[in-house]
Amino acid sequence: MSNANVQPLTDCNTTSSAKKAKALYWLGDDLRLADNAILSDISQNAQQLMLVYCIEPQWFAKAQYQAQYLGKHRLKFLLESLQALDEALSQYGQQLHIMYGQAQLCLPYLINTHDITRVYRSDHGGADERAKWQAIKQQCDSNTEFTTFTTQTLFSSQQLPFELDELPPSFSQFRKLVNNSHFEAVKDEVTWLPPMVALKSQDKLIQKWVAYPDWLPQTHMLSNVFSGGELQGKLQLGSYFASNLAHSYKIVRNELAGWEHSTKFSPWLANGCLSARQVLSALHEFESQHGANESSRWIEYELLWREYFHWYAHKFNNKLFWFSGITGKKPLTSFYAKRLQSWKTATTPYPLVNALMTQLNQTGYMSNRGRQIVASCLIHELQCDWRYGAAYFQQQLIDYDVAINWGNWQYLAGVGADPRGSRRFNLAKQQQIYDPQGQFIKAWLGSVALQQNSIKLVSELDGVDMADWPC
Ligand SMILES: Cc1cc2nc3c(=O)[nH]c(=O)nc-3n(C[C@H](O)[C@H](O)[C@H](O)COP(=O)(O)OP(=O)(O)OC[C@H]3O[C@@H](n4cnc5c(N)ncnc54)[C@H](O)[C@@H]3O)c2cc1C
Repeated sequence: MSNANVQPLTDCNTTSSAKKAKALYWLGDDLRLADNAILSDISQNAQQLMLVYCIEPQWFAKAQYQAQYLGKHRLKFLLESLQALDEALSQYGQQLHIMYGQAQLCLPYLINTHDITRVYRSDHGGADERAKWQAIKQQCDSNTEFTTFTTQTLFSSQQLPFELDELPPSFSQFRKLVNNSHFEAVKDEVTWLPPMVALKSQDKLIQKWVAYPDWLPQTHMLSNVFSGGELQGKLQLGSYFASNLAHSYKIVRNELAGWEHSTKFSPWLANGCLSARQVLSALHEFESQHGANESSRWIEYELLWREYFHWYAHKFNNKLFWFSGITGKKPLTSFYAKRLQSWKTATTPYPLVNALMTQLNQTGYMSNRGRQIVASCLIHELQCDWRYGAAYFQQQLIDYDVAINWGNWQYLAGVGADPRGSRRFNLAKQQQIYDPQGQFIKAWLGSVALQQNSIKLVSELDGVDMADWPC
């Protein structure tokens, strides 16, 4: 894959009018100024601008599959990212308005009372996000233009070398097809943004930046190595490629612990503090200076997995959340409250799984291999419906991305894009390979737990009789 200087993205669902717009930009997973096609368009085609982000109360309520949409780690990273964007916008005389309410209720009010003529939004693969966009459109004046741009993926839908309906059923076919495709060059940060749309006195909801409303869970006590925001994302991007780590990525990427064993770009990518194109361009720059090898190429390979799952979500829409996934075959699993609870609370009979879940619960992050191990455990050892696991990840992961998360869970449950059917990991073998000395377990569960658990380990990993397991 290579990048090319092509025309601005054409993934816009409207034609732009000659008259400059009074614009509202509803932000989502695109919390950055650089490489942002929407801001580039706004700087050319709008005369006034209102930037809005909606924090929705139902994100904090218990939702489907016994999890809430947004847990404390995600919230911390999100608030940091929003605050960083607000600060960066102040240099342009702009402000990010945070609304606490449902987007489909707040935004039509703002659009209609402020005579907004054009509404911008990043094109999103999530079914809920798309439904909200439609609901907002329906409540607004028919003269208001609704414009979407691709900001999250490497390609726009028009740049894909096939129609979305023809997205290949497996990643390897997808990769072959896009291998020689060009992705658009990274856009510079805009140099100018239009002035703010003046607020009206009745805009109670948005009159001031409410940094921390009482009803939000307290997150400031959390210690977390990841800090949200575009600047922090750029720092991580810069520091990763300033080192030689990319040349050994493939060898160490499956390690369970260690900051340097993978890129750690995912939380910034998921919140849009970094774009996938920025990452790929930085990788290509690194390769042009220091040479490419199998490891550095593997980072591109993983970014293509990300790309694949994004278009997969676009294509399959609600099927992303179906028990039978995209295959129509129902797995032989069910809902077992106590098993699920033991998995979430890190009290299964499997010490490695418990250590990994403790890591997730305490930090909001887990390595890719760790995610595969705990997902396989929930599905194949505890025989639980995979959607409960996906929903718990949704709550916990600071890099939660609807397409990647649900796509990976489907894959492991055997109802997704895996031509080989489901993937069951032998937990004892995984522990032998990735934690032979028990150091990871010790780090997260303590040495006493390691000794106690390792006594249980041998017998229980050899064959837990699930009939004896409390349900
Ligand atoms: C069950 C399960 C759920 C997951 N949920 C998410 C999620 O919600 N959000 C998320 O970003 N990743 C998810 N992943 C993918 C992967 O685990 C993380 O992207 C990765 O661990 C993040 O760390 P990193 O940035 O250091 O990754 P690196 O190994 O450095 O990879 C670089 C980038 O490639 C992409 N990538 C890596 N692995 C995958 C993968 N398996 N599928 C798609 N893209 C990938 C990510 O954007 C990542 O940042 C999930 C994996 C599994 C098995």
